[in-house]
Amino acid sequence: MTTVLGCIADDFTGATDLAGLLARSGFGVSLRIGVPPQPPGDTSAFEVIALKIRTAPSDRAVAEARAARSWLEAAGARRFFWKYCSTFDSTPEGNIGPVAETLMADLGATQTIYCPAFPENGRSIFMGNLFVGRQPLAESPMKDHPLTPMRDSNLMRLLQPQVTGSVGLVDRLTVARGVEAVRAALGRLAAEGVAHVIVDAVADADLAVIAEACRDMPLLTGGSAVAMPLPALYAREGVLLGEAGQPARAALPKASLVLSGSCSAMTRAQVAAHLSSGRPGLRLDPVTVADAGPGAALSWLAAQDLNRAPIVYATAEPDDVQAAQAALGVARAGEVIEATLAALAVAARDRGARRFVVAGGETSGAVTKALGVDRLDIGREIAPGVPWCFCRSGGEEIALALKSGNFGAERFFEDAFAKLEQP
Ligand SMILES: Nc1ncnc2c1ncn2[C@@H]1O[C@H](COP(=O)(O)OP(=O)(O)O)[C@@H](O)[C@H]1O
Ligand SMILES: O=C(O)[C@@H](O)C(=O)COP(=O)(O)O
Repeated sequence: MTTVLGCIADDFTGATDLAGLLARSGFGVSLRIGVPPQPPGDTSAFEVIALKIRTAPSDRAVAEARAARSWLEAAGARRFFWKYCSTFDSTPEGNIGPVAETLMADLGATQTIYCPAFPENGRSIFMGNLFVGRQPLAESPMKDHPLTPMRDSNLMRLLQPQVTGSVGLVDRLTVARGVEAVRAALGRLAAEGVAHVIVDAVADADLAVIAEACRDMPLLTGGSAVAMPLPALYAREGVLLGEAGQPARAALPKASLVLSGSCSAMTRAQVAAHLSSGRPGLRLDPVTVADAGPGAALSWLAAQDLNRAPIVYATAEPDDVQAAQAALGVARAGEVIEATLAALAVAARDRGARRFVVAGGETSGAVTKALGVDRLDIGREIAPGVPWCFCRSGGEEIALALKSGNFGAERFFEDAFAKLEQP
């Protein structure tokens, strides 16, 4: 099928989040891990390419996003979506702005919107300021993120240094007045030469207005939620035909593994809940692993009953993260953990594990790459923005849930396995 919307996600959990929300429509969604080396063949109406560029140097991020855009264009896409985190995670250099600006230039777009709001998960934007629940972004636990600490809540201030064009705002008062008011405000900003427009949204109804007002832009950017209304809008236009629905799947063996490299407040609570429900667990210390390698963790795993869904985690409190980073450097601390969790995933698969839950976007990227996964089919949602995904790894069918650090309720890991058991 010709691809109607080509999506590029800056990390793997972000990609499954977006794919899951688009799949709520019932239309076909495919998720590719990285830009496929072969030209498009069997494609879906919605194609999502998962990259791992959130913290990459800008020139690499831009090059990968461009390659993804070319592949999606070859699949037939004429409209594109650039998906980044609902907490606008980026380094001071980017990559949200540089990628958006490059895609705009390539597509001949003179204006795009930036809307990371995700009301179901408590992300809202008011007067250009991003909130996580009731807290401004910079006062939320995101201020302590190991790789992208967010210390400003104002999206205009965060975006302006990342782009060469000027940044403007369509505020909530305008969005509340509806589709035509948003279009008129965007038109006024365009006449003033404003290319990059933050758009406020505090509820799903706002996102419906924004999606409708902006659906003809060659490029939209945001979190997953602003893309959610698009399938229904395209169907109404007649550019999207047929229905997909989820294929029935044979039950997979129960052998499971939970891997957590996220240090977010929500993941910390989820790891604690999994351990307190009696699951076997191993904590990884970055400094020890950097010195001694993954051998001890691999031996521990080899002794576990995988039917009990053991967990291996590096998840730690902010002070412990800072201590590890002081000893090893930020990048190396992250890399040793990602490499160890990835090696454990492969070892578990080779011992028969077929169900994996991975917490953390960077962590999910490392694990998925090590498992050699290139395409994921989207299954049931466990929590808003976290679907089960099905794919092949080492010749076997496996189920993967890639959980954004911040998503899911406290019992997420139990919820995930229970969801696979539902008829
Ligand atoms: N104890 C720790 N000390 C330092 N870095 C850590 C620790 N545990 C995990 N990390 C690293 O922190 C990063 C967390 O990012 P990510 O996996 O994207 O999680 P999130 O989804 O919460 O952003 C990863 O690179 C991970 O390897
Ligand atoms: O938009 C979101 O919040 C998520 O889809 C996302 O991007 C998750 O990133 P991580 O928190 O790094 O998992």
